[in-house]
Amino acid sequence: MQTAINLGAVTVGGLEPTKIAAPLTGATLAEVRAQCQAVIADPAAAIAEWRLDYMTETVSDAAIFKAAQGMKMDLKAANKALLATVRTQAQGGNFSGDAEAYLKQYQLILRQELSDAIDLEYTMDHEVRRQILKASGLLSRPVILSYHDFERTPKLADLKELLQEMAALPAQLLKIAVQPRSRQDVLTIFEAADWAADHLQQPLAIMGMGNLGKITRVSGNIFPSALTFASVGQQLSAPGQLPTDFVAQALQTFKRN
Ligand SMILES: O=C1C[C@@](O)(C(=O)O)C[C@@H](O)[C@@H]1O
Repeated sequence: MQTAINLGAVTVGGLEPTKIAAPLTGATLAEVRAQCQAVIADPAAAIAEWRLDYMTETVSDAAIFKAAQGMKMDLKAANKALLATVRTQAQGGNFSGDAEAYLKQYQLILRQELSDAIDLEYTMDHEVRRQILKASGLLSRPVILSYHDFERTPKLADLKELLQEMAALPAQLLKIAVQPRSRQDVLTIFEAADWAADHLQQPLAIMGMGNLGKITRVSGNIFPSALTFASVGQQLSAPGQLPTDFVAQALQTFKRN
C-alpha cells in the first residue's frame, strides 16, 4: 500500500481521500495574497499551490519571505498547507530561466522556508534535480516530483517505466499530468493509477488535462490519486481544471464504499 505523507498540516496518500490543491496564479504579491485568502475561505481546498512562475512583479526576496510567512501561518491556522512550484516553459509554465536559475529559486524557497512542500520537475537537469532533492532531504521538506506532457498521454508501459524511475528518487509524492487525446488515453490514466496503487510506495497524484481529462480529476477515490488540482475563482493553472466545490462534491460521490 502507498504510504501517507504530511505536507504541513495536510496528510495525503495512504488511506486518505483525494485532497484538493488550488493554484495561486497572481502576477503580483497582492494578487497572490488575495487568492490565498480565497483558498483559506474555501472549505473544499486543502492546499494552496503558489505558482511562482506566474509572478511578473519584481519584488525583493524580503517581500517574498514576508508574504510567504503570512500565507503559511494563515493556511496552517486553517489546517491547510502551502506548496511552492516554479514551472518551466518546457513543462507548461512561465519560468524562462535556465537550470541554474531554477536551482537558485528553489534554494531560496528551501532556505527561507517559503512553503510546507515543493514541487520539483522530474525532467530538470539531473545535477540540479539532485541538489534540490538533497537540500530538501536535509531540511526534511517534502518534495512532489512532477512530470507533465501537454501534448499527449504516453503509453501505459512507458508511464509505468517513468513512474518506476521517478519512484527511485528520494521524493515523497509523485505527480503525472498528461493530455489525453482519446478515450483510450483516459483509460491509460486510470490504468496507471490502478497499477501505481499496487506497485509504488510513494503516493501518486495523476490527472489528465483538457476536456477529456476532466473525468480523471474527480475519480481519485476510485482510481487512486492522492491529489487533484482545481480552481478557486478564475485561477486556472492548467486546461481542464474544474471549480473546487464541484470537484469536492464529485469526489464525495464517486468512491469505493
Ligand atoms: O502539476 C500540476 C498539475 C496541473 O498541471 C494540472 O494539470 O492541474 C496544475 C499545476 O499547477 C500543478 O503544479
